[in-house]
Amino acid sequence: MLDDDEQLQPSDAAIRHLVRRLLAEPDRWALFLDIDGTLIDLAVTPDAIQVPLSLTANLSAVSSRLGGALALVTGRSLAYADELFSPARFPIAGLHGAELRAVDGGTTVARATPAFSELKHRLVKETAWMEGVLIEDKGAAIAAHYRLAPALDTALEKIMRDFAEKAGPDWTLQPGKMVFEVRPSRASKGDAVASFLEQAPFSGRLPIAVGDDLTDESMFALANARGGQSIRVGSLSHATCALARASSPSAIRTALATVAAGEPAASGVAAAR
Ligand SMILES: O=P(O)(O)OC[C@H]1O[C@H](O[C@H]2O[C@H](CO)[C@@H](O)[C@H](O)[C@H]2O)[C@H](O)[C@@H](O)[C@@H]1O
Ligand SMILES: [Mg+2]
Repeated sequence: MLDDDEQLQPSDAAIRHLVRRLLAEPDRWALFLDIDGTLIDLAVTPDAIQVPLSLTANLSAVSSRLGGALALVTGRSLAYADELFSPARFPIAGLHGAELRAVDGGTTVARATPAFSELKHRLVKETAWMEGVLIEDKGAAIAAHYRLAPALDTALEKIMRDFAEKAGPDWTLQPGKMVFEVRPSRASKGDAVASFLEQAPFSGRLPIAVGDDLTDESMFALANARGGQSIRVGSLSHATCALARASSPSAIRTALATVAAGEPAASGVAAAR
């Protein structure tokens, strides 16, 4: 386990601005946070991530400050993500929006069909020769990671495109950071944010979506369309519709710690919408 001691970078002006707005008008905003690459630093394998000691407590404090209007929106399975922040339990969307637990505890689940399960078995066999490729079975979704085998990206993409095609219209290919996933097609992260915004305490608030990857673009677009804010974390590997940038997950954690403590962020802030 690690703890955070990094400060905001000069390029994190938008984050300082956001912290001020959250502190000044906590009833106005709803916060939608991606996990990997946003709250937590990326690691070489899915299970090698480390949740900083203070993160769960700070998320809980920020949630309280916002009247509970904080949700996690992740590509992880809902159960795995819940475990990361246990014993806290936040409103959460998993599998890129296909799984959802609302504030009232109502849960939308996503299940693998027998045909999808059979395809997953076949994928494991088909990729067995690909040294370094890691298959992450998430039930109704599956991820093929090539972070440890970057030279295999093209071959793996072809296999995963083929998988998605065979899985049919209920599933779709979701590229990400050193990963190709096949996930349920019926809901995106943007759909999950829209669904949260229909319920108290999210309804009537302006959404702030924070994420780092292609899958987060749908929630950035939704937040922008609703007059909120969207923040892309880390270096830019693709075009984004996010309105603002943050340097790193560490900057996001620092911002959350500041809001949790109720202290104003450092001065010298540039306007960010
Ligand atoms: O939507 P997120 O919460 O950001 O989840 C997206 C995917 O994150 C995980 O994979 C990514 O993070 C791994 C750990 O840092 C890294 O090794 C991998 O290269 C990244 O792609 C997770 O394993 C996936 O299931 C999530 O969909
Ligand atoms: Mg992410």
